[in-house]
Amino acid sequence: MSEQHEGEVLAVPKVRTDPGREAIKAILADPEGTVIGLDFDGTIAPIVPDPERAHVDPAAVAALSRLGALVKAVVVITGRPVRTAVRLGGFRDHDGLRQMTVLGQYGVERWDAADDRFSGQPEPPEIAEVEAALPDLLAQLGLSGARTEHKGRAIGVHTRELPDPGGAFTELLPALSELATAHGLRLEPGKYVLEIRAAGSDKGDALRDFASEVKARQIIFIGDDLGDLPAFDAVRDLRDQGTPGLLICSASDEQDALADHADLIATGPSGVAAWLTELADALDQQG
Ligand SMILES: O=P(O)(O)OC[C@H]1O[C@H](O[C@H]2O[C@H](CO)[C@@H](O)[C@H](O)[C@H]2O)[C@H](O)[C@@H](O)[C@@H]1O
Repeated sequence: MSEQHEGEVLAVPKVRTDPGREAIKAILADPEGTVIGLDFDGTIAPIVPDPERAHVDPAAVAALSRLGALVKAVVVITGRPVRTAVRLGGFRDHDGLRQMTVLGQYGVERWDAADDRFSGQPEPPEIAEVEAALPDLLAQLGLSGARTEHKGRAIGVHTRELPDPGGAFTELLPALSELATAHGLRLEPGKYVLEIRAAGSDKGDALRDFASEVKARQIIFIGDDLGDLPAFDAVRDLRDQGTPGLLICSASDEQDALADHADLIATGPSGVAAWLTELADALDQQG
């Protein structure tokens, strides 16, 4: 971790790379050109056993509500169905989020707060075939207790609530991979979840398209899990093309794949909320 540089405003936690420090300078100089992209679960919403009980850290909502008025755009990019993320996030309830966008199911679904409109794509028939095959497959493996989550274009199989979440995950991985392939679908692994989903978009595609649409001059992306790696790649590509970008990892004991690629490490959703608050404070202070 490098030392603090003179004049560095956002110190907690510290930016540890030169591209990250360049991005911070550009963001502070031109907040109106900055897009803040965020993952949902594990980044602004603490991980909980029941996916339906996830909620956004109130400090993150408060910070994003302030930042919404200061930056070009705030966009949440999630593997969740867009309607679920908007509902669990309570994003309709905050005046400061009136310009927010949520991109669901890795970018194929969209909600814009400005007009409160949802758009998406139909569920492919292969998802129903997988859903029908799952009970027998889980029973054969002695894992009938695994929670399944039907998301429209995807079905998630969760192992977090099983007696041995890691062992169950490892056992399910090849079986679900085979099932996905047999139905022309893809397997998306996450934190104690294996998701069989339709191909079509990843978070990198979603972030690239959104950044281009709103003509972002700087980008921040904050994520915690494997599904966020394509968005990290997108920010690095944009950086190579001259758009400053800041990559933040919401760190946890469960997943460290993003940490090596991040300019800054935050300690889970509470650390992310603290950093967003610090960014809002810094932008407010400079008027
Ligand atoms: O792209 P994300 O917003 O990070 O969504 C990824 C998956 O998040 C959810 O699962 C994760 O969070 C749950 C609630 O905290 C937790 O119980 C589970 O173990 C985690 O994997 C969600 O349920 C999935 O559909 C998302 O794909």
